[in-house]
Amino acid sequence: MLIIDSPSHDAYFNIALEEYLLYKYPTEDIFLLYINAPSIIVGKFQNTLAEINLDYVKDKNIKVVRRMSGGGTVYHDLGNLNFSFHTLLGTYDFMDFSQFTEPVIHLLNELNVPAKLEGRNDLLVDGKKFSGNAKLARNGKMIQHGTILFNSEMSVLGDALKVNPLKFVDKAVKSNRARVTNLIDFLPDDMITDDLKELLIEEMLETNEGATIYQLSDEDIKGVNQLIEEKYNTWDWNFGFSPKYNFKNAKKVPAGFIEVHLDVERGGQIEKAKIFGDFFASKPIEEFENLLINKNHDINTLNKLFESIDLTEYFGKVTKEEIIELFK
Ligand SMILES: Nc1ncnc2c1ncn2[C@@H]1O[C@H](COP(=O)(O)OC(=O)CCCC[C@@H]2CCSS2)[C@@H](O)[C@H]1O
Repeated sequence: MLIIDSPSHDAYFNIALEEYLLYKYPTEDIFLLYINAPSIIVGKFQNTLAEINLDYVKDKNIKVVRRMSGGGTVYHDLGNLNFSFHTLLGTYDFMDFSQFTEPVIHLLNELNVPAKLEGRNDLLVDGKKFSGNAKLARNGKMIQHGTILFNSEMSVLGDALKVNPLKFVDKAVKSNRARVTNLIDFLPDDMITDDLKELLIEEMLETNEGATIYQLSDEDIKGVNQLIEEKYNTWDWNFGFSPKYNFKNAKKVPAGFIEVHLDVERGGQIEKAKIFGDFFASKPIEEFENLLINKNHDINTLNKLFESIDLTEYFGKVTKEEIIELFK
């Protein structure tokens, strides 16, 4: 078993690293640990826009990254430790999570934290969740990975994941909102996230014969960076990959009332747009609706489009800012 302590706090890097390792080391068992700077990690089959508070996330520079495993959306920051087991597919039961949550539970129990696995894939203490876990199978391997909320900013976690469910209609996987807690509330005050990481590494070295620490090589880092460029730092993967959805938003503005309906295809392109309202303008709104077709449902893309046309012809006194808000 190779034990890898990621040298990076970049969520793009660490999520890409998981995929990179699958192909680079197809026959090795790996135990990977990483801590990400503020980021939101979305499940593979989710609608990113429906899961996040876009304005808040942009404002706080929180990275949004889609991962390869299924399940819901979680928040990471420097107070959250992630652990990831990579094994050969078929060695363990894919539906059973306990095998790979056991080392974490064991360690915490030793530290007098009454942590346990509840339901299928959550770790709880005192009835509150501190760890979410997910799996994936690919290239003959299986990954099971999980979070550990050690000392995260709970208010940011709450605000970043806040969404308006009325805006989106889709068949995407929904997150299971849970009551969450930090482990630090159950551990000595002077402990830090890195201490927990070191303890886990020690435990893995002790319980897995032949386990060795592996430092990523320059070649590994180059490979991961390439994957970031091709996939993990792209709008197409992090947002566009979402299943198709219908989007609806309405707003009262000083110049009237406006309602926007969009049909968005898998891939993120607007397939159909309908705008209703009681605002006054000189050009037919259908012309504006047509301009939206095949554009990405992405605020940057739409901003550029709106800057390139005379919006007053379609919307009279409604401002560009008010219109942009309708598409969020
Ligand atoms: N960091 C973290 N840890 C535990 N629980 C969290 C966290 N962030 C948010 N949540 C809570 O879990 C639900 C979502 O639960 P849900 O069950 O829908 O999703 C998950 O748990 C997915 C876990 C993915 C783990 C991967 C491991 C490495 S990269 S990400 C969310 O609405 C919050 O209430």
